[in-house]
Amino acid sequence: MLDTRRVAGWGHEALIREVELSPKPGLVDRFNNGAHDDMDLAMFRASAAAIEPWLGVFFRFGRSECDRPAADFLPRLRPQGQACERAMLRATGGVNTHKGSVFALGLLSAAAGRLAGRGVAADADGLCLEVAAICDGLVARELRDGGPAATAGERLYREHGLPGARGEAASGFATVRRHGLPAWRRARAAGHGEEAALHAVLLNLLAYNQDTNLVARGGISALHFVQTRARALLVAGGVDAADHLAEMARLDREMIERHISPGGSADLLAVTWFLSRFSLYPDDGAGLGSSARAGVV
Ligand SMILES: CC(C)(COP(=O)(O)OP(=O)(O)OC[C@H]1O[C@@H](n2cnc3c(N)ncnc32)[C@H](O[C@H]2O[C@H](COP(=O)(O)OP(=O)(O)OP(=O)(O)O)[C@@H](O)[C@H]2O)[C@@H]1O)[C@@H](O)C(=O)NCCC(=O)NCCS
Ligand SMILES: Nc1ncnc2[nH]cnc12
Repeated sequence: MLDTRRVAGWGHEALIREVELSPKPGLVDRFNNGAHDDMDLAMFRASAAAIEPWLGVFFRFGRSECDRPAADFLPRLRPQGQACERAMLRATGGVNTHKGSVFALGLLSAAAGRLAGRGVAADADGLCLEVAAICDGLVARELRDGGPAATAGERLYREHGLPGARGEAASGFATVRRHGLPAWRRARAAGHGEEAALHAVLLNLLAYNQDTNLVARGGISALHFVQTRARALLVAGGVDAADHLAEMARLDREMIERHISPGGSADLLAVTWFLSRFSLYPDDGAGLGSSARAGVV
């Protein structure tokens, strides 16, 4: 049965599997700290532990307000999301490890609660469409018509039209549904284990996600550099190429040299794994018992 413990546990596990996947170009992993001098693996583990209980709070809040119109829900959820951000910052000594993940997994946990409260089986698409309904109009309200840019994300929308985490959520995690989850399912159906499947997901996200973190540090050329390199690796066979891990390690070195980090793609990697738990597809290793496979309440 889908409940608070299961949703929060999957959210925490998603953050751990993301940070422990290695190598990850430009990102913190088990081998190095990527292009970061203020974050390491232990800090991400502490951050994930601080976030986990809040995912249960968001699920319960969504379930308790399951009949509130989606358009009215985000303003009531946001203060709790900001409290979770503060808990994350306390755990990291003020370093922003998972701001994007708090937003994405917070929305998905609350959406799971809303569907559970309505007695609706929660599959990946259903969750994503519920998040899209909750975030409807968010980009126009906060990025197009908002006041002066207070964050990198808001500035990059003005400069390049990149909607970042808000746009991804308002689209119902379209990048995850179009690129992340299909890559996961193809890799699992081909017999790859979870690690290789996550590498396939990451490569597809690097190739197609409009990651504002890359642009914030390296300008639009950094985004184009990463997308071009990732697409070339996909053409060369992706995780089926014999030298795939060596090529990922090479891209890692190149991104560290450029001091660029795809933090948004790391978040969507965690979101992809989280959503794979709600899959209706038995061959993708969702690891669920039949009764809970569709997230049946
Ligand atoms: C809605 C907000 C979260 C928007 O925040 P912001 O205005 O900052 O907008 P974005 O830049 O668009 O998003 C913030 C983070 O989201 C991740 N991200 C970036 N691009 C994408 C994308 N295309 N799709 C999905 N997610 C994306 C990214 O987060 C990750 O990277 C951060 C770590 O990397 P780092 O380079 O270290 O980042 P910095 O420390 O900022 O840079 P340096 O100084 O080190 O160089 C980490 O956050 C990762 O998660 C973006 O950073 C926010 O305004 C908001 O409302 N938050 C409140 C919570 C809430 O509303 N919750 C509701 C549900 S509970
Ligand atoms: N592993 C990671 N390294 C750097 N930034 C991140 N944001 C989310 N996960 C990350």
